[in-house]
Amino acid sequence: MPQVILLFSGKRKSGKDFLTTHLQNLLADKCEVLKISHPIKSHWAKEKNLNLNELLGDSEYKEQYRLDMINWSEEMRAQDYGYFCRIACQDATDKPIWIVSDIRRKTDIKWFKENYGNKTRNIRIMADEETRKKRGFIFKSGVDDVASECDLDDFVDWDLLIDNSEGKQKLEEQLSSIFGLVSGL
Ligand SMILES: Nc1ncnc2c1ncn2[C@@H]1O[C@H](COP(=O)(O)OP(=O)(O)OP(=O)(O)O)[C@@H](O)[C@H]1O
Repeated sequence: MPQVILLFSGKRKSGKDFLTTHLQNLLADKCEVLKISHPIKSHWAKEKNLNLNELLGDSEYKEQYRLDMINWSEEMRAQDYGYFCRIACQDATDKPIWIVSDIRRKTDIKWFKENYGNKTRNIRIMADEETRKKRGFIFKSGVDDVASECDLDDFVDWDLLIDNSEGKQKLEEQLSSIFGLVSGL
């Protein structure tokens, strides 16, 4: 059982993978990184005979399938909002800190809270649009204007807000604010 679960969310190209990878390098064997999108992608790869590693990586390849994966996963979530969260947790190893790097829905946060109580910490990564564009963001209808991208826009119960816009918080500052949430472990 983990002692703390860090739930990271943020819009496309806000820096979720970037920050959680740095965090993982520092926490090393104390942590496990979980991705809710992992079970979605492995199902999709099997079904469509696609390369799972390419889908999991930060490449143009995954962008080609993003819309289809969103639509299919929405259908699954409508039946059972914890479906992908549950599989991601079942596959995770027993480490004191879990990092979930791709929280997208209020129901994702709800599911973790229901199942792990006060172990969860809600972290929002923000970056202004100009920065996100420089880092590869191109607005896509059906992707950026639907619930999987926007559901948490009006969520307010964050334990930590991180500004990952260019020229704002330094990486060390961002990481130490996250460490503040796991201190004592
Ligand atoms: N603070 C930063 N300084 C420099 N480059 C950054 C920073 N944050 C993110 N990047 C770069 O911006 C790009 C997008 O970041 P990243 O892949 O982490 O975003 P993401 O939120 O995981 O996006 P997606 O939702 O599309 O997977 C990457 O190439 C990453 O290396």
